[in-house]
Amino acid sequence: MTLNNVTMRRTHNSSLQQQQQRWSIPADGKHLLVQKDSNEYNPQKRYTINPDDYYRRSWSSESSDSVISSESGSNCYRVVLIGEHGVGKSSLANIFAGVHDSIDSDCEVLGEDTYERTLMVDGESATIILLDMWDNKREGEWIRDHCMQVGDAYLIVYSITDRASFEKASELRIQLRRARQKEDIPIILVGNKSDLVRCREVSVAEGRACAVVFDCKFIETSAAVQHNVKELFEGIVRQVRLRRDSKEKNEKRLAYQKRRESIPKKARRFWGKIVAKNNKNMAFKLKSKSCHDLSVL
Ligand SMILES: Nc1nc2c(ncn2[C@@H]2O[C@H](COP(=O)(O)OP(=O)(O)OP(=O)(O)O)[C@@H](O)[C@H]2O)c(=O)[nH]1
Repeated sequence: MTLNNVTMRRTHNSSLQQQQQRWSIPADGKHLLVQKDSNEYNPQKRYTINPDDYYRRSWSSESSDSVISSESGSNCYRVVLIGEHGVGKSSLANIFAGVHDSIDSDCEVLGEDTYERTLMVDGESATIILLDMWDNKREGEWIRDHCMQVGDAYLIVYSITDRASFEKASELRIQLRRARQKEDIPIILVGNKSDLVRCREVSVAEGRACAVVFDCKFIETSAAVQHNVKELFEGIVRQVRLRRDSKEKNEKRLAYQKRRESIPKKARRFWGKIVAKNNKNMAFKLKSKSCHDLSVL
């Protein structure tokens, strides 16, 4: 995989700043930047980060087709992180943004809410604007309403070590359905903290079943060991494309993915088809299987 320089920009909305002192997306789409140790915006400067420093562990697999690009593609998707307090939303956002403990750069990300990044998925660039501004506190109600309205796609995060957060995720799915009734919005249910095996309170099967019931996709991640985080963000791009773009375009992408698929993955896909053919009573199981596959609807 080739990595170019990543350009990370903070965006700012004056109304949000007034109320919450947090960073957000501007209504006019202009980007403002933050300089380390200054807390001052510098609208002229764009900070460039060497991705080798930040993506070593998670996004630099040789087998991956993801390329971090400094250019903004025309396909821009606003993705919103929602979920209970402490489930790891900001940790996932930080990985996406390339923030790392070993950070050694003149760029600093303040707050925890908006990141923009362009990545290559299935040979095409896509820009994700990631919003991590969900606020579970009572006074954050207006932010929650805002979040429910602005997303092109949603990542509903729970912690696999916290059943209450899993239940909250279901609630959020229902709220989202109410808020955006007529829209077919891509949603991925994300079971984070999968590294904490001994503290698990929610099984993979429960996560999948919930995704099937709520008609969304499902993935387990670990922000701590950076497992499946790249797959998550590539997956949400694919989910948006599957809904927005023509059938022909998506078929081409699927063919591209298949060409690049590893042999074990190809074998699993082939085996899945044989099992499905031989068992007609597997509708639920199959659906539950496909909710794991972020590259199909
Ligand atoms: N072991 C483990 N810890 C994690 C993981 N993700 C996040 N954490 C830890 O969980 C705690 C909460 O993480 P945050 O990213 O702040 O969670 P959040 O959902 O943004 O929380 P709020 O901002 O309060 O809504 C932190 O101590 C993280 O280090 C993970 O995948 N594994």
